[in-house]
Amino acid sequence: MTILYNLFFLLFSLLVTCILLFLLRVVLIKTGLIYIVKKKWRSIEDCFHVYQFFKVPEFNEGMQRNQLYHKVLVYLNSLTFIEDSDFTNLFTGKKPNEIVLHLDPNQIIEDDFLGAKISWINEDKTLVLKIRKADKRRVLRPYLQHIHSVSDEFDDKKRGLKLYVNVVDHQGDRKERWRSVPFTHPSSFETIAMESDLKNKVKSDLYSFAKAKQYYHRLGRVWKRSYLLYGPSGTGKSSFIAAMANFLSYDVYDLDLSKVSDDSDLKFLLLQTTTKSLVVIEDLDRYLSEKSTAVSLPGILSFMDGILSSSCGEERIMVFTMNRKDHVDPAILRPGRIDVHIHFPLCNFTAFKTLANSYLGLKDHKLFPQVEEIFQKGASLSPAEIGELMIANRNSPSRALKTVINALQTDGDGRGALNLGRGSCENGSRKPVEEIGEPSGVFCKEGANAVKELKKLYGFLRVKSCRKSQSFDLNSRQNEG
Ligand SMILES: Nc1ncnc2c1ncn2[C@@H]1O[C@H](COP(=O)(O)OP(=O)(O)OP(=O)(O)O)[C@@H](O)[C@H]1O
Ligand SMILES: [Mg+2]
Repeated sequence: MTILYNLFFLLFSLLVTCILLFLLRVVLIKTGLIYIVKKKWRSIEDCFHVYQFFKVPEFNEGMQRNQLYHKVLVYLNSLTFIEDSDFTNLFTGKKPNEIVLHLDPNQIIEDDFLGAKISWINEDKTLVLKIRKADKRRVLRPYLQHIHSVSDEFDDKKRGLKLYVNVVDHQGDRKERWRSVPFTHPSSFETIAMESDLKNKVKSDLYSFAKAKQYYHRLGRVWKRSYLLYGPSGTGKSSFIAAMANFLSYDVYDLDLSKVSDDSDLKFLLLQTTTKSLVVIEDLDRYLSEKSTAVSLPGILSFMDGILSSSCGEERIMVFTMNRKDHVDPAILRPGRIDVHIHFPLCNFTAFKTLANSYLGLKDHKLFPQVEEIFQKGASLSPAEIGELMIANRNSPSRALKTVINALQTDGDGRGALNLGRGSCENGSRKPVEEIGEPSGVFCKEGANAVKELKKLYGFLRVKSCRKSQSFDLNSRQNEG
């Protein structure tokens, strides 16, 4: 009997203890006393550990600014732990609704890295790193590397992206061949009408490239990746490049081959590009089709290989655009020179609905079935053309749709069948040619005279190419065909 009684008493006291502990935890969390307890616990723990201190002064002996101090400060201010310190200063950032937290003097920030508890004390113009001696050998160097990469990433985002364009080398001294302006193109993957699975594949391809430094070095390959965006004019290639740059927070080097004097000049231009950048050559097919060019094909091939040295090919994405790739030397298109081919087709009904939603705010409309039927019959226009019509009639969505329908019926007749890459190919077979990672073997050939004379529509359907800053006649495309 007594055993039962003792057992019962033991269970009861266990239950009461659990309830008391639970209540104590609730009170500590609700009142914030938990932080004081944790602090006290840490100070008791500290008594059982030997610590090492590393000072990061703001200025060195020569009173020059210590870059590491700035990086550590950027890193600490990016930590969520900063909100846990007793005193933190709040400032408005560059953007109106941005609030930036700055550490108060003599405040301590706790951090942990690779399981080690690390703290920083913000003394007057010096940041003091406090780390357990037992953790130092394992943690210190990777921790400082981590601070470097986080603060560099933070600085890049803050500095804003740059667009570099190459200028003609008048003096022949090869100095300063790139001029830069802030890159503010608003395009994002969300604003591009493209099949979402293709868009997601590209985004994950870009994301995994940006994190793949060790992988490329293990393979002994230059850490670069190249994309070919090809398709008719006005299908979003340049906008997509802007979306890639914004997605990766990479600068853009827009390389105009017509301003390059020769092969070595081209190499020199590549040498002057920086890491984390997109090096873009638009309308490469057009340049290659010219009879005499200042840059030779081997010059372009070695540029594409980025083999000059890993220092100038590293962490760069090369993007080439073409309207057509069937006339281009296959050596240009082989994997390693062009790793990913992305086809930009003329509009189909899905892309049309995306544009109708973006430009007119229409998710559905009674005229949609008529539009879908016209697309199914093979008519099509480029997203630029449809976008222009929608913008011009954005105050009346119905009028905009009627204008698009009229344009599809008069201009788009049959062009959908010419939809390069995705549609009928030479042998007429409908072979989807969407590649990402694998260059396509089959290419569609534009049918002769399949596009009606568009003179009567010329004044109506002008498509401005953002690169050539001039509108170009849709007719000219037929001659190219
Ligand atoms: N797929 C698309 N989704 C959204 N907008 C598009 C798309 N394609 C084109 N546009 C719009 O059409 C205009 C021209 O697009 P862009 O300059 O990207 O075409 P492009 O393919 O580069 O043309 P080109 O081959 O003549 O240089 C841009 O304002 C862009 O917003
Ligand atoms: Mg373009």
